Amino acid sequence: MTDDGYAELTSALRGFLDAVATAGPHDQVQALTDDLRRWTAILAESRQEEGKRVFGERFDLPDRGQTLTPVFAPQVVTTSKVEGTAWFGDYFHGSNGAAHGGTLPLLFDEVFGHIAVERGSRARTAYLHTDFRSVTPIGVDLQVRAWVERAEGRKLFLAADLRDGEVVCAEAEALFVLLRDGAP
Ligand SMILES: CCCCCCCC/C=C\CCCCCCCC(=O)SCCNC(=O)CCNC(=O)[C@H](O)C(C)(C)COP(=O)(O)OP(=O)(O)OC[C@H]1O[C@@H](n2cnc3c(N)ncnc32)[C@H](O)[C@@H]1OP(=O)(O)O
Repeated sequence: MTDDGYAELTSALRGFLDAVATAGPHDQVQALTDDLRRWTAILAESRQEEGKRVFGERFDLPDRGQTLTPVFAPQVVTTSKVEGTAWFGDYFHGSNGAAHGGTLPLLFDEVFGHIAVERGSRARTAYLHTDFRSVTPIGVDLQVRAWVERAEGRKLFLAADLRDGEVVCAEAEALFVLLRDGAP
């Protein structure tokens, strides 16, 4: 894909969100808010229908050029497994140095999605179960892997874990269902 500036934009946005999440009171907050509103209006002028948007569609970038999920940089992607590193910025902080619990299934959904896409399937998550084994630290390179447990017809049973070195932070199980022809 040609450089559309999105790699830098989404990287800058991640940094901004992390800074907002960690900021204290600041005398420039009103000026910042005004700037944000101005840029929001400028971007809104170029609103596109799904399929023509850039956000999340930059598959050449480690995080697909999106900021919705923690960074997931895949290193191995096959039709049966995916492995990579994950990184939770300050924006994903819950409390006491740990990632917000809801961000773990968010990450796992993203990771599982890579297997479904690699299989060439249009699939959706039917369920996703997360076990929180140990707090997930912020700002640390973590190891994540997911794999296919079994496939039964349109059903793809998946499992995953997230580790900080030897420490298991979380494990997940999910069912992805391949969509019927013509499903929206
Ligand atoms: C250069 C190219 C490079 C490419 C690189 C690619 C990079 C990667 C790209 C991108 C990665 C990011 C990807 C992100 C991924 C995110 C995924 C999501 O979050 S999807 C949104 C959340 N999910 C929904 O909104 C679903 C809502 N639900 C539905 O749409 C339906 O319920 C659906 C599709 C799940 C099933 O509906 P039915 O009508 O197709 O099928 P029925 O008959 O109901 O179920 C089929 C079988 O599944 C079982 N089933 C369904 N739901 C179940 C459940 N919750 N628990 C247990 N079984 C369930 C049923 O019992 C049935 O089983 P029996 O065939 O009878 O054995």
